[in-house]
Amino acid sequence: MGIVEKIKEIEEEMARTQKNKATEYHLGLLKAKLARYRAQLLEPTTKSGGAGTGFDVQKSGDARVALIGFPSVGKSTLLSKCTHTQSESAAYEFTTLTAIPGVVEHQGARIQLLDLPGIVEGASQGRGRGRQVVSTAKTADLIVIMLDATKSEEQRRLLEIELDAVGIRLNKRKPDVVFKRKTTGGITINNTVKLTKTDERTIRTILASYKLHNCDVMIREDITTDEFIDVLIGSRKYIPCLYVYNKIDAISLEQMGKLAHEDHTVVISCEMGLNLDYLIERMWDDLGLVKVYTKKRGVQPDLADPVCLRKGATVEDVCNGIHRSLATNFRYALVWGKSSKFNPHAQKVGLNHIMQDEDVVSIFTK
Ligand SMILES: Nc1nc2c(ncn2[C@@H]2O[C@H](COP(=O)(O)OP(=O)(O)OP(=O)(O)O)[C@@H](O)[C@H]2O)c(=O)[nH]1
Ligand SMILES: [K+]
Ligand SMILES: [Mg+2]
Repeated sequence: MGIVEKIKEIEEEMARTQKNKATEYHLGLLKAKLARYRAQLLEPTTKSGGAGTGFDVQKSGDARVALIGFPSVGKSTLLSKCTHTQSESAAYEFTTLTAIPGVVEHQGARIQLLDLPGIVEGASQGRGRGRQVVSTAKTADLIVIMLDATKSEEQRRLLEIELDAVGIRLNKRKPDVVFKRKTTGGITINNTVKLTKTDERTIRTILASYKLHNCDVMIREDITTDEFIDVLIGSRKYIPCLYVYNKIDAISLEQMGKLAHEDHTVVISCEMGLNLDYLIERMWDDLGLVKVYTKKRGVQPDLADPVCLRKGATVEDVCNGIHRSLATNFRYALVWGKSSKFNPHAQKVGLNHIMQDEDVVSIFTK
């Protein structure tokens, strides 16, 4: 039996098994098994070349956004509208056959927008180009799941399943669990909060099924069994996601209002150019980008040319964003703005100081 069949068999057994306290443990075992097979499926194998490698497109700019969706939802139309790149769009499915990068310029940031071929159900299991598409999604800083507003709600869940199957976790934080392998000493499990969605017995069984007999586990939030498996597997990608419903020109106002109120959701019409600026704002927000203005002594800050950084970036990142030698010759920096406690006066800071959006910074070197 091949891995795909084995996976199917387990999935069927899980679907047959009622979810309750008595079956929780058995379901946990099945989940662990399932996760292992899925991981195997995605491992590179020299024989079949079935590795989950994405399209070979160079990353560029400050961040990458990947467009994921069923065929003909309007991915290419969006790329052509928001960037200077033209990607062919047409009324037939699978118009786009490869990854096409474009650049969205916003608030001094250059965001790479990646148009991708449409995917179908089963993409993660290696059907068609789908596997390559979902693997490329893993390289993104933000995933846009593009949906056709005129089609059924089902499409959204189907796409989530495909991304989940390759280890992508959408709009989730990494579970707060510290896992340490040891060579001796057995298993210690500690939790700082009460566990209501899994239990120690399930966790021990899962550890055993992964042949982990010596390790420390510190659980600091009320995790599920799946989340624990994610921690063990370790290669999960936690990526923010925006759900974008296109073609709102073809639905009623009432339907549109309903969609627009969902979490992490933006409604647009590429064809009519509706809400596209707002979509770009939202991408910027979800990417967690920060722009910082640099200022030379005695002159006003350069507001036209901000340095674009990731949330959590430090003065050192600012230095590296300007010139390689700056951090080595660094003496101190002056910061005005949100991250400076002594606003409006400048605060003198070191390389480790964390920058906030719209800070102004002057760097002084030796
Ligand atoms: N009504 C309406 N049609 C749209 C809109 N945006 C795109 N379309 C149409 O939808 C069809 C598919 O558009 P594409 O941009 O090729 O879609 P795609 O998602 O790139 O498709 P594939 O590359 O085949 O996966 C085209 O006929 C577009 O004209 C929109 O906002 N409203
Ligand atoms: K199309
Ligand atoms: Mg296309």
